[in-house]
Amino acid sequence: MTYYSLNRKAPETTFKDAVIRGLAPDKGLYFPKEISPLPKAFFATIAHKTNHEIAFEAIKQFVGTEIPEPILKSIIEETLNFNFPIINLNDQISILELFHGQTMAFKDVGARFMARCLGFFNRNNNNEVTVLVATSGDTGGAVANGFLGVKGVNVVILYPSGKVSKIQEKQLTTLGKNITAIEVDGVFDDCQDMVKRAFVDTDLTSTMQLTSANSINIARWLPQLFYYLFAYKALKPKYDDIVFCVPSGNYGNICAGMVAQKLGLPVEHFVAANNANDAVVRYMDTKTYNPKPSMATLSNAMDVGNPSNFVRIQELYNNSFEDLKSHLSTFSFSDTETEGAILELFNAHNYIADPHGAIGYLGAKAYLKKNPKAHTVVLETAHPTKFLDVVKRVIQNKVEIPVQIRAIMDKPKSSIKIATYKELKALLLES
Ligand SMILES: Cc1ncc(COP(=O)(O)O)c(C=O)c1O
Ligand SMILES: N[C@@H](CCOP(=O)(O)O)C(=O)O
Repeated sequence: MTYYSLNRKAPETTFKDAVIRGLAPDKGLYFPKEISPLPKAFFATIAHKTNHEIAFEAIKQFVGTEIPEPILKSIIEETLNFNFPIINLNDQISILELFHGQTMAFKDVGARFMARCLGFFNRNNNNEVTVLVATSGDTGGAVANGFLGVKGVNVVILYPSGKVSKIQEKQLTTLGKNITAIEVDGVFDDCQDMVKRAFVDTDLTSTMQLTSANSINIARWLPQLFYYLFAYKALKPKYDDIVFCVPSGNYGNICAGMVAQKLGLPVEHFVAANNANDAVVRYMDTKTYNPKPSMATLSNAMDVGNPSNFVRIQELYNNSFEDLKSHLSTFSFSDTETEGAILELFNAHNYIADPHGAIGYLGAKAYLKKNPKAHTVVLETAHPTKFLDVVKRVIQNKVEIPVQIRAIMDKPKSSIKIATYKELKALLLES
């Protein structure tokens, strides 16, 4: 598979090179040159396939021949070593739980897949790769866990100081070894901008191999399309055309769902549900893209002012506003509405949602007002205990803490505080 830069000022390249680079030399995101639909028989027989078979069939065209098929199969088996259950609330709404992995957020799939691809590409190479990641909460923990101990890879995670939950912070600051956490005096967008700046800083790129483990990187972004196929497999006998409601921040997850649709997955519509960080919602209303600095909310992992994957979404719909509008509805919700949704899900359905899933649920309800016959699938993107303080306060009830979270709660935090790009650069150069 060939990839091109969405800034169209860099040479086309291979899967391997795009994964190793992360961002194209012209600062553009890489995008697949072709997306070939899977055979109709794939979808007709999906109920008889395992998740590993589905994932392999779906991803292999994007990887091409650069990872031999038996190795790609084992990467998929190691990546997808947990379940993706669907909880049916009623005839209009199901919840797809994506939080049963190692760090209890949907990022585990992309992080584990990318770590293994990079490990394979680096197998005979003595040069070290530095993976830079910006996180608003969950990517950092998933990447730290996924890359822990991977040979020849150093991971540097930038997160906005005081703007991630206590448990998220523990997940990215307590592992040590090849993982370094950097606490930035700023918001998520400052972290993401520093990472993007580092990739085109020749003082750095001439002395070290840098890559990204954000959804900028195709190996982190594309495996997220598996979730949509798994939901279809589970619901197909009952509901053929699904509306996916995706709590969205950097828009990588929903964009991967749109790639699944290009592969032939029957999808009736996509709903992007946002918190107060609503750049795309405003764009869909006004046709003007006017990103603003991110604001802190209860659904902190979605506190993204300028979603990096929005350019990929536009490309998927040929940069046509009308085409995009016919596939995507967007809504934004306040913290008060988020709390109301957590409470409603608990009282009416005995379901404990995290603030991100609660926003997805509100998106589903908003869409159902327009189209009550639809069946919506809400992507529940993180386990509620990752946001223990909020969830306990709202439902006024005990929340059971899973073993993955208990294991890190008392570990000491280790991070380096910085405020500027200059400090980041100095740290990277001396490492
Ligand atoms: C729990 C949770 N929900 C939703 C999102 C938003 O996903 P995306 O950035 O792919 O839009 C994130 C972060 O990315 C997250 O961690
Ligand atoms: N919500 C994310 C922000 C980064 O998103 P990514 O998918 O581009 O890595 C987070 O939790 O860090």
